[in-house]
Amino acid sequence: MSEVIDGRKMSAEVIGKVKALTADLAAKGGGKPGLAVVIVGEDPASQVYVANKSRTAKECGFHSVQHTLPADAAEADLLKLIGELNADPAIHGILVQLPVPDHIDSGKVIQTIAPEKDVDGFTFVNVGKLGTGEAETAFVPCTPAGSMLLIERVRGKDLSGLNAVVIGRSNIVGKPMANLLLAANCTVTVAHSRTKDLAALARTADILVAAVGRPEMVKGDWVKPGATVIDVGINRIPAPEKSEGKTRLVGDVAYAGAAEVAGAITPVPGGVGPMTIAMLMANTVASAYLAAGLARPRF
Ligand SMILES: Nc1nc2c(c(=O)[nH]1)N[C@@H](CN(C=O)c1ccc(C(=O)N[C@@H](CCC(=O)O)C(=O)O)cc1)CN2
Ligand SMILES: [Mg+2]
Repeated sequence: MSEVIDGRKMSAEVIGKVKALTADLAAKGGGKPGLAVVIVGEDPASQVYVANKSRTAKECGFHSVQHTLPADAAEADLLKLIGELNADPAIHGILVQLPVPDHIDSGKVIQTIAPEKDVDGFTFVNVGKLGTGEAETAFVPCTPAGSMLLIERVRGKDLSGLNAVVIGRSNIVGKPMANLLLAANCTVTVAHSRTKDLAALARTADILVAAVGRPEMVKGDWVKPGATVIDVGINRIPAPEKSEGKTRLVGDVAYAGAAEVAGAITPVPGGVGPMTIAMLMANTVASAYLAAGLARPRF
């Protein structure tokens, strides 16, 4: 059986380091890191994530503010709020929880965030830095950044020459994940819904990242023996075995079968998910260090 990669433990370690850095920053006269979390509407999953982010920010010793806009808020009001947060010196990180309601242009909203406060790493400046080998000076999106820490924990920092297959090409996970693995000198293939013979391709992967949003799509016989499997999927599926109407959380990987073959694998829940919030805190404290003219802390 494979090693279970404990994302809760690793995220607690990252958060511990963020707390220490926050205390150090105050001692150096740099004040508190400030994080503004913006949510539009009442999507229940988004409400949970946003509450977790605000709570974790407070636990880290940050100045933490949450802005909740109604589902029918005008796009112009959201853009105005972002403009105010961009100009607020007490705020070092701004994030707009995704998805936003359909009448709002998420691309326009994201590109309104000042790149130096874009702790989600979604603005053109940060995406461009990552894509041109400048990841060191970029804010890297939290889920792929956290996935890289988990991969390094298992395989060490030298990933040079390993075959990596990323299933999924989203802007939030698949593409930045591929760029990070490329920057680490992996041979990277990005697969997606049009990829032919995905199972055979997946079997070439020393590092297999599943980020497609399709419950349990990656089967045990898609996994190369000894591979590191990173499951980014969070899918809620019916669980009639529990009782009528109940649901359970599964990843994009059929866990039991994959765990028999993999060298190491992330569970769902408790794998990549908790790292997303930890890396948001890491990016925010880094932003506050940069704003204070101090060297950027590394994770
Ligand atoms: N602005 C952003 N929006 C969204 C992002 C993001 O990084 N920035 N990512 C996702 C949602 N997300 C954070 O926002 C997120 C998803 C999941 C988890 C997590 O801890 N998952 C748990 C299980 C949670 C559950 O029980 O439902 C786990 O995997 O253990 C954290 C953050 C989309 N939007
Ligand atoms: Mg997407």
